[in-house]
Amino acid sequence: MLELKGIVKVFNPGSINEKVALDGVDLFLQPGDFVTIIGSNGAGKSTLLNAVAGVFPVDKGSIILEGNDITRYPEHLRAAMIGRVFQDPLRGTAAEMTIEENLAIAFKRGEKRRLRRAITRREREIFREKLRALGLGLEERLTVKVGLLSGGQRQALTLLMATLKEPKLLLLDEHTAALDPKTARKVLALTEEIVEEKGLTTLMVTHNLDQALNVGNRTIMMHEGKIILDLMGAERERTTVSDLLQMFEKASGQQLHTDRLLLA
Ligand SMILES: Nc1ncnc2c1ncn2[C@@H]1O[C@H](COP(=O)(O)OP(=O)(O)OP(=O)(O)O)[C@@H](O)[C@H]1O
Repeated sequence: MLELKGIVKVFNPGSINEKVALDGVDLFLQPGDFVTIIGSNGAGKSTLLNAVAGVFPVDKGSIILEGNDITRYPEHLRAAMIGRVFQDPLRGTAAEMTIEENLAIAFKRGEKRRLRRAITRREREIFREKLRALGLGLEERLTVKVGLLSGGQRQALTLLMATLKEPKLLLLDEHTAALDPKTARKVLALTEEIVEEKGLTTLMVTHNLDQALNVGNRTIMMHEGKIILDLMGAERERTTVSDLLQMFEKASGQQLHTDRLLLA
């Protein structure tokens, strides 16, 4: 489904700031895999998602999505296939536009650019139905500017926009980390529902170790640009948070250290 082969990304090569952010990453995802990614600060987690999304070209290796080699595809072409939600709720939506205008943009993702046309009644019905499923009452507020929504509402909307056109792959970069705990739980539950309903193949970066083990079906751990652990199946099921910390220490020779590590 997604195959990463020998991915290398070096920032500022040849300078004193040279940083090998991805150091030969191999990863093979089955269709419908929901993989959580954990690791220390600077391990390369966001860089991995950026490399897949095409934010920058990689220095070595290849990225294959559903049999297509997308290694050299520019970001906008990959955006037609890949949905993404960032940590910052302000990033995925346009504040000055209304809820329905934002959804209309997501709805046309991947289509050839054409003049902006009015939203049809049928589209409005679809938007209402999708918003209703979020359970936040947004279906009654289609013409409200997104800038007026709370962070959680905005993040739920971003999630909906990222999955509206059923992407081949969904990338979640700590997308609940900036929300209060209750809202974060709600957005995570929505994520699990949407991913399950559409059977989306998903990569989710988290600093919450409990989430890392209990959300999705597979956990990978990164350290210094490499994948150092890959847990799934029965082995993952019997792994506890404290086992995970020990596994990290054993595989990396260091303690797991992040500025926002959450054990539960
Ligand atoms: N655009 C960039 N230019 C230069 N260096 C970068 C760039 N992006 C990331 N890096 C560096 O690459 C390394 C990996 O960064 P990355 O953001 O992928 O880590 P991370 O695992 O997501 O960390 P965190 O948990 O702190 O968010 C870090 O040392 C970072 O400073």
